[in-house]
Amino acid sequence: MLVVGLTGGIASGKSTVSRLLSTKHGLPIIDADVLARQVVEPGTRAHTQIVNHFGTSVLLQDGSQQLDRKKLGDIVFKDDKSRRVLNGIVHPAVRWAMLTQVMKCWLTGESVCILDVPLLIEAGLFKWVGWIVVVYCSKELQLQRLMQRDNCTLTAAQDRIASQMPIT
Ligand SMILES: CC(C)(COP(=O)(O)OP(=O)(O)OC[C@H]1O[C@@H](n2cnc3c(N)ncnc32)[C@H](O)[C@@H]1O)[C@@H](O)C(=O)NCCC(=O)NCCS
Ligand SMILES: Nc1ncnc2c1ncn2[C@@H]1O[C@H](COP(=O)(O)OP(=O)(O)OP(=O)(O)O)[C@@H](O)[C@H]1O
Repeated sequence: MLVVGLTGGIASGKSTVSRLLSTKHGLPIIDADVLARQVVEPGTRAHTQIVNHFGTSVLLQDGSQQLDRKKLGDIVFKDDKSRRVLNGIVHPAVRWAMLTQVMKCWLTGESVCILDVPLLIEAGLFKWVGWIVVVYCSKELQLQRLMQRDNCTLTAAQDRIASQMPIT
């Protein structure tokens, strides 16, 4: 089975490309952002570790125990040290979940599977894949897409972009 890593900067268009690969070509997509949400659901080990480190103020105040992603994002995209701590908690759990999904594709006889991973290079997951496809757009377009999609300020968008490896 050929494992293809699909990567690129935030809001450059990865999910749009993977949607096309899924709907037009029927390829199985393993989406790291989706897995990264599942592994921090209340009751998981990663959820407990996040609350132990960042405190209960990063939980929604509605009693659901779900993470307040906006609040956690505001902390970690401004501060490298906090982001490294969060990555150290979430990434190992995502890797296991991803491995399970890859095994499922293999067991069901797929010939290709796509790993949609924003941090494919930073997190070392490029070692798992046979091919790497990079989705790229200009810096100006990336900023514009990010602010529009996430309805965020220029500073917040710049912080997120700066937290990732530069594309060139
Ligand atoms: C900080 C969190 C709670 C913010 O959640 P939010 O819903 O606002 O963003 P979401 O998870 O949808 O991510 C949107 C995009 O942000 C970028 N991004 C997310 N986490 C990171 C990170 N640790 N470093 C750099 N970029 C990141 C990616 O391009 C991603 O596609 C969340 O991003 C998170 O838990 N990040 C750590 C896990 C991670 O690295 N996820 C990326 C894929 S493994
Ligand atoms: N070719 C395109 N033309 C116009 N808009 C696009 C194009 N590709 C993506 N977009 C828009 O840009 C925004 C970001 O795209 P998308 O969500 O696919 O990025 P991403 O790389 O998956 O981001 P993330 O790293 O956050 O997961 C979306 O609102 C999407 O609709």
